[in-house]
Amino acid sequence: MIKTVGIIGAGQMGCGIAHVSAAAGYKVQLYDIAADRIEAGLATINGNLARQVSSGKMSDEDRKRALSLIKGSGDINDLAQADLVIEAVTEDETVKRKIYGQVCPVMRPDAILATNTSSLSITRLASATDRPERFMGIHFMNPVPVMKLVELVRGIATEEETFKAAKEFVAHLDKTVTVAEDFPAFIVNRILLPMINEAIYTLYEGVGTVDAIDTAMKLGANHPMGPLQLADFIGLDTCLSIMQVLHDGLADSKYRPCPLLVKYVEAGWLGRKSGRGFYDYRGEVPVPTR
Ligand SMILES: CC(=O)CC(=O)SCCNC(=O)CCNC(=O)[C@H](O)C(C)(C)COP(=O)(O)OP(=O)(O)OC[C@H]1O[C@@H](n2cnc3c(N)ncnc32)[C@H](O)[C@@H]1OP(=O)(O)O
Ligand SMILES: NC(=O)C1=CN([C@@H]2O[C@H](COP(=O)(O)OP(=O)(O)OC[C@H]3O[C@@H](n4cnc5c(N)ncnc54)[C@H](OP(=O)(O)O)[C@@H]3O)[C@@H](O)[C@H]2O)C=CC1
Repeated sequence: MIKTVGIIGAGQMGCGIAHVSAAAGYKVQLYDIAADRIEAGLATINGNLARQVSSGKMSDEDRKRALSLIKGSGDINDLAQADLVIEAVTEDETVKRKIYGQVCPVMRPDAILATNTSSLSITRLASATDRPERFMGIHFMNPVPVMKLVELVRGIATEEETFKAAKEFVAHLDKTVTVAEDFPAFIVNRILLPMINEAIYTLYEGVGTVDAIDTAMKLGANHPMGPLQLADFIGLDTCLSIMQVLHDGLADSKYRPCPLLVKYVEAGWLGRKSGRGFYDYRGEVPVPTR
């Protein structure tokens, strides 16, 4: 039975997962290598919980209780108590494999290790752990407190008991599960990211400006965010990594990452999280960069 959830990576997804887990009553141990990340993450979680209080979705008492259940830590040994550890670090296989090498010796042998990866092979990531039977993908959507879906992905060795425990955990968070097979980028990103990449090609080829493309998809297809706004929201580094995984994994030129996306990432323009992407967020309102 899962009581304590360990989370690795206090970025946008790690904090979102910490938020919903604590709100559902789980004890949460939030680990990141950077102490300032943890501090900033806890402040973000508090802000998002407060939003839920002001919109009447949560009482202030529940906000305080949820916050008190989250402990931030820069010491990986603090994950020893966790029944389930969810890794939500950068979408980079080398970084994730390194983390598994560090966390597995710390974790209880019976504990489950899950990854929030957007695209990487669960089977291949499992091979970098000491517990492929108790390893799987639990893929949350951004922003975690709002999005109802969680994709569950088994690796070749994932045991049924692991899958069941993950399914129960997600149900307890009041989210809906879809099951995806272990193919590059699973279901949501297999469909969503080529659309975003195509929007970037549309910009690259001069078919429309950032504003024209986003307005077209918001008003013409009823998307809540335009594709370029969404790319900035996800993070352009993450978008590029997903396209590379699709391109390498499916060996089809239709998944070729747009050179403009590559250029933005090379410039360190990663979207909202770095202050600039297809929009510049450093002023009062976002301004298109093209
Ligand atoms: C890359 C991957 O691996 C997979 C992915 O996640 S792909 C990305 C999937 N996500 C999407 O496609 C998101 C698309 N965008 C949307 O659905 C909407 O724009 C949105 C829900 C983010 C915001 O909706 P909106 O109507 O424009 O804004 P707003 O009215 O301010 O917010 C709606 C609610 O979301 C909350 N919210 C908005 N942004 C938030 C954030 N970043 N974190 C937490 N909560 C947030 C607001 O507090 C509000 O909650 P209440 O109803 O409790 O007040
Ligand atoms: N963004 C999205 O919309 C979604 C992303 N995901 C997936 O979730 C994961 C995280 O993405 P996201 O939260 O957006 O990324 P962020 O860049 O916001 O956060 C990643 C976090 O991981 C930290 N980190 C990096 N290396 C280590 C390490 N060795 N040990 C501990 N922490 C580390 C980073 O710290 P630092 O910045 O200091 O390097 C950062 O705090 C990725 O796998 C991504 O594909 C899944 C669904 C949606």
